[in-house]
Amino acid sequence: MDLSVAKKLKDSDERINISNHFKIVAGPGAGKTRFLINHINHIIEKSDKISDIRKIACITYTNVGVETIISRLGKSIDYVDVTTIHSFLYLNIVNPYLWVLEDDYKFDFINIDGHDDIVPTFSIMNEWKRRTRQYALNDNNKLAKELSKLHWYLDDGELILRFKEIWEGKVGSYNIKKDSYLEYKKICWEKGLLSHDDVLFLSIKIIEKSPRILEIIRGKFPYVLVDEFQDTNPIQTKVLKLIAEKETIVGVIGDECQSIYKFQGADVTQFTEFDLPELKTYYIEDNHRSTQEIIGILNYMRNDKNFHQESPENKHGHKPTILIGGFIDSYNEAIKLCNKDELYTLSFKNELCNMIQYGIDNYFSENIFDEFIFSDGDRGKMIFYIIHSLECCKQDKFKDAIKYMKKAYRKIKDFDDKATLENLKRLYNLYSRIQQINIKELYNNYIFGFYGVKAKVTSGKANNYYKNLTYNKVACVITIADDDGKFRTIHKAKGDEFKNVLLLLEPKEQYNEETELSFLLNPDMGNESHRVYYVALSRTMENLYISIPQLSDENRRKLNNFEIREVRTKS
Ligand SMILES: Nc1ncnc2c1ncn2[C@@H]1O[C@H](COP(=O)(O)OP(=O)(O)OP(=O)(O)O)[C@@H](O)[C@H]1O
Repeated sequence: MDLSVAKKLKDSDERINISNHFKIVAGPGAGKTRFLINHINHIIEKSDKISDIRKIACITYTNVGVETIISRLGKSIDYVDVTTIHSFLYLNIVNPYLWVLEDDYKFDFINIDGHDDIVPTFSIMNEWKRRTRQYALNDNNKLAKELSKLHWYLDDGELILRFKEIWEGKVGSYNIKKDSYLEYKKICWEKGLLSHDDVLFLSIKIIEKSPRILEIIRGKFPYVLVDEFQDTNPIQTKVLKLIAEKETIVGVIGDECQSIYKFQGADVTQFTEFDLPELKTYYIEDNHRSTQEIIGILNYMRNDKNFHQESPENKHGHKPTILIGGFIDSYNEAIKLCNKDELYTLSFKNELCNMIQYGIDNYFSENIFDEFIFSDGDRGKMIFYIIHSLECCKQDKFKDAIKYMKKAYRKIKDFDDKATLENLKRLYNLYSRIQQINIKELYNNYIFGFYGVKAKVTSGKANNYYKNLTYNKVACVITIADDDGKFRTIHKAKGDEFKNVLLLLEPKEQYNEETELSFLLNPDMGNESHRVYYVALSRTMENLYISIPQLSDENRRKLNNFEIREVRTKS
């Protein structure tokens, strides 16, 4: 990004004028979140526009980010609404004003309750096939998989539906008529189901239909501040710019090299090119989080002569360490090296860090989610959601545990709130036993026969599949929303910081060292996966370990910024 017109801030504690739109550009650990908290306090102190009913909207990208900001705000929280962008739009536009679209679409107003991932049910698909006359698409499992990839996209100012694969350059496997996409959405809305990005679409539609709603939002929020803005998508920017047209002051904060949500439609140019009348751009250099040794790697990856971080406190520590060997051996070695201090294990994929957590050392690439959700009908979904519920319970995420238990039994008559809690308690009490058995035993012994659940697993494909699949293997592929544990995907570690970090590279059957290590051998910040690794490394305060399966002598010579240790006990 061209910073020639930007003003440099001494550090994250410097104050800026509260009456201009602004953009803050800074690298990892520079103090963007600290700046945000300071700026909020500064506004509360100085602005006469803030009161109990006129608050600062503070928007960030993830629920974990929301929690971090709330915990750092202290008493100031009384004057701030901290939300994700989807919650902000749902709470302030969709929930109160959806009726504005009553003449355009049908909604089940009574049953709409927030927004969620939607897996199309058979009844939705059958209705959709009937309405759009696409009876030839008779593989419901395949169709469900396809339809769940439909997303809203802003194309030349127009909101359109597209398949995510097409976005990413791939083509979907089913030939679904283009003019039938919207009908699928309409059926979901009639059943009270809104997806996350429906919230974006409906917000724009509501504002277009009734622009006065913008006045109400501006009245409620004289200031809107957005953290992690590099992960915003064009629809979100459009709403923000509409709000900023009058009265409300908008501030955005971000780092283009930490843009890692392209697969969800994020577009880094929304940040780099973001502009508003008289917007002032500032940048903060330096990195207060990491040691000089880690900052060295980050500077090398960024490879930008105009961007060079230092540790103002001149923090020093060990060289980052590359551990060569199996990832369980590497994990044990890393635990030893950081003297049993808390170690955070990060990986690209959920399964990988969970494998250590659940003690599974054989990498598997089966698509368990697809097998359950799309191949064993209602029974598969029930088992999968029950396991999801138990895993949420294990992480003290009770609200989600209840949500998934309800989802699991949604087709069972009279399975009410009391039954949900009772069943959760019953199964969770058996957790240590359940964890050691296969899915067939789990279903036949603890699910079948309770609350009128039928269809025992006895023969056929499901019998073989479930007999050979352990509970733990399924638990490995469960993605816990807002995971804040010690085994996380890199995406869920964003914005956070840890003293000790172990990064796991994905073990592949055909491991290609040049490709897998290219983020260290030939870093390129234009490449999304390199940016994801950049985010991972930059979470580290002191000790960084990277686990890789093997290393050639040639690459060993190239990685001279690292201490390299062999951890495999060779047989
Ligand atoms: N001016 C400062 N003086 C001392 N410590 C600071 C300063 N600014 C930030 N820090 C500390 O540095 C660490 C990183 O700050 P913060 O999380 O605000 O950075 P960030 O820019 O939001 O990082 P990232 O984008 O990598 O998530 C925190 O521990 C914070 O307390």
